[in-house]
Amino acid sequence: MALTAVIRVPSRALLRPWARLRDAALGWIEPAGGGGVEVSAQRFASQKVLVEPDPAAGVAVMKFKNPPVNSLSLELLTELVISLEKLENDKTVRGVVLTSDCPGIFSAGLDLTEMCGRNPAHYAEYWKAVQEMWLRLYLSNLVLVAAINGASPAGGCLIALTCDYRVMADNPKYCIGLNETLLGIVAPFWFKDNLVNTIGHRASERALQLGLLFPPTEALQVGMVDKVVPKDQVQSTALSVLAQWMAIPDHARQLTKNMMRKPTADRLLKQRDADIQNFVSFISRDSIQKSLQMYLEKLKQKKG
Ligand SMILES: CC/C=C\CCC/C=C/C(=O)SCCNC(=O)CCNC(=O)[C@H](O)C(C)(C)COP(=O)(O)OP(=O)(O)OC[C@H]1O[C@@H](n2cnc3c(N)ncnc32)[C@H](O)[C@@H]1OP(=O)(O)O
Repeated sequence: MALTAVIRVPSRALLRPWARLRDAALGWIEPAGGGGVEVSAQRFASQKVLVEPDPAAGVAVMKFKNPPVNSLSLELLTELVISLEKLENDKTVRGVVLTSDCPGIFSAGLDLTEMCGRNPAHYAEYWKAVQEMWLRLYLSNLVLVAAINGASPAGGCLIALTCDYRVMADNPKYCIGLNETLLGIVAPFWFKDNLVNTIGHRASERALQLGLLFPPTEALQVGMVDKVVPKDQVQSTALSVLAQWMAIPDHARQLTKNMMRKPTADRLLKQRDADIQNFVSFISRDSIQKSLQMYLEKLKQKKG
């Protein structure tokens, strides 16, 4: 991967490259001149997120690669944020297509194993990473187009909802939606806000309460996706849409996007710590842990 972003990082953290890269990606870096050292991010090859830049076109394709189902593990979330930050800082890139490298699955959503049987400190770290992923994507200056080439429940749907435009493959087996209630959990207010901003209040209320997973044609009808095309045209269509959006002057489009989205993002930014505490206490409840365990068991039994 030809990404060569240079990140200034505190030298103490060189002892822990993984934590250092995460800190840099999440913005926990010393200011320039603060005694850090410059390290090429290229040294740390990404494994869960593949980035294919096309500098001539000013675009990149970002592919999630966390088989079998692209669950959003802490590792994937961290790599996603790092990759996005590198692209934001790359002057040759103005737009990104987000898609999956796993056949038939865009993303299975948050990684249930990160939310089951762990300790509160882990839940807090994980939730902070989920928040960070959403904030970075939702407020990105880049044009983001989701090429939804597979199932996209819950957190997978959330990623698609952060994009400026969504193209979905026409396979009726691929469903998209915020199905949290089916797991006995509740979509956080910022998931809900992102959905309401996309499909409106009434449709969101119904979709969220019932945990609806929409097949492509229904997702199109309700406005959850913008275009449905045959599977082999998803990426090319997403790239064409990207080109249309990139015909608009960046500064005007970016200011407009920010004007539309900042109030929603600010709601979370103002209460990030409280939101983490809320998640940790909710997910730590015995009843919620039991529900999640049962759901995971059901997924496993489905095979046998
Ligand atoms: C206060 C706020 C509190 C809480 C807010 C929390 C918000 C939560 C958001 C979420 O995103 S929760 C996750 C919701 N995701 C789902 O419900 C999807 C579950 N998965 C599926 O429906 C299917 O796996 C599928 C994505 C449709 C793919 O089906 P397929 O038949 O292709 O695969 P299979 O089901 O056999 O799964 C393979 C393998 O992967 C494991 N798996 C699946 N999903 C997840 C996941 N989200 N996290 C972790 N692991 C997952 C599954 O158990 C299988 O494992 P195995 O090979 O060991 O059996």
